Amino acid sequence: MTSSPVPGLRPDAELAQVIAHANRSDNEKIEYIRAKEAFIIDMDGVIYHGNTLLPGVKEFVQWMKDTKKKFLFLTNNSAPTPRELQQKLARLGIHVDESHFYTSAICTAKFLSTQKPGGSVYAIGEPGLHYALYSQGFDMNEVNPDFVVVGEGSGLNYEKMARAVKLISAGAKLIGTNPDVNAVAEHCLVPACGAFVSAIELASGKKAFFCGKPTSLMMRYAQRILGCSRDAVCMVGDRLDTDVLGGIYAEIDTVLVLSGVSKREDLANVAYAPYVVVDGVGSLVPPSSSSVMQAANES
Ligand SMILES: O=C(O)[C@H](O)[C@H](O)COP(=O)(O)O
Ligand SMILES: [Mg+2]
Repeated sequence: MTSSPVPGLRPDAELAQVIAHANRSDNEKIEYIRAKEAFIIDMDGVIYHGNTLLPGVKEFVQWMKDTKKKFLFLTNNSAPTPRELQQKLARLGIHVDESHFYTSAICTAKFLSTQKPGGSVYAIGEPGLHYALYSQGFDMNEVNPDFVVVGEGSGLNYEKMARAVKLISAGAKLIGTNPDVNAVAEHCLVPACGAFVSAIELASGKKAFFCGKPTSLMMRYAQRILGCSRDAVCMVGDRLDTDVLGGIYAEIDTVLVLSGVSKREDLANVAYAPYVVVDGVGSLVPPSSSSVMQAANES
């Protein structure tokens, strides 16, 4: 076996494989991704925009089912429960089991249960966040909680923010479910969790800990659910700063789809790159697959 003289660096044989992996053509890279055993798939901007299903999604999900891929929809949106996401997809014509959904709220609740099992929280967010926290054994507490947890939603107001700052000054830890500062809704940007947390950080003088993508925490939880090695998994997402970065931190191959937030020109503004860039998830379905043939016949 060839070995590197420097501990921790790749031996020559492995380095050669890495170079070959990086130097494939785009078509070869897509083929390589198609052969993965499991897919972690972001939702907003990949599967839908608001209540509109994106092109190619039906075929992609059908192909994953037909080829027995493992898959997990992974969203930084902490507002819905897995069941609500399952019902939303069903209304859009995609039928998958509730166990295929994972949110930043669940990731946050799981992380907090490792920090302070049975603790209490002051939570600012939507039902999906409260549901996840209750499910992990946390109580709601507006007086002396262990954590102030901020998630997605339109409920943040001056009163809640002032309470959060007061509780943090008294010792509660500030937790954000996800760092996205904005999201696309109805064709324009709207503020999201990262922006709300920023305001509380400024007012309290304390830095938050974020749980959702791009943390390797969320990627590792997802990988564990899928039960695959990192080489067998890929991350498909529409944001460089959460989905692609999350995959890179977790050493998982990434696919950037251009159907959401990040655009091809944004690639020039970051010091990392996805493994491959495609227009949408439909590009990951082999043209000869039966789901594509069926869609063509139906149109
Ligand atoms: O609204 C937000 O917080 C997020 O930007 C959005 O919901 C993220 O969703 P994802 O793309 O992770 O499904
Ligand atoms: Mg997205």
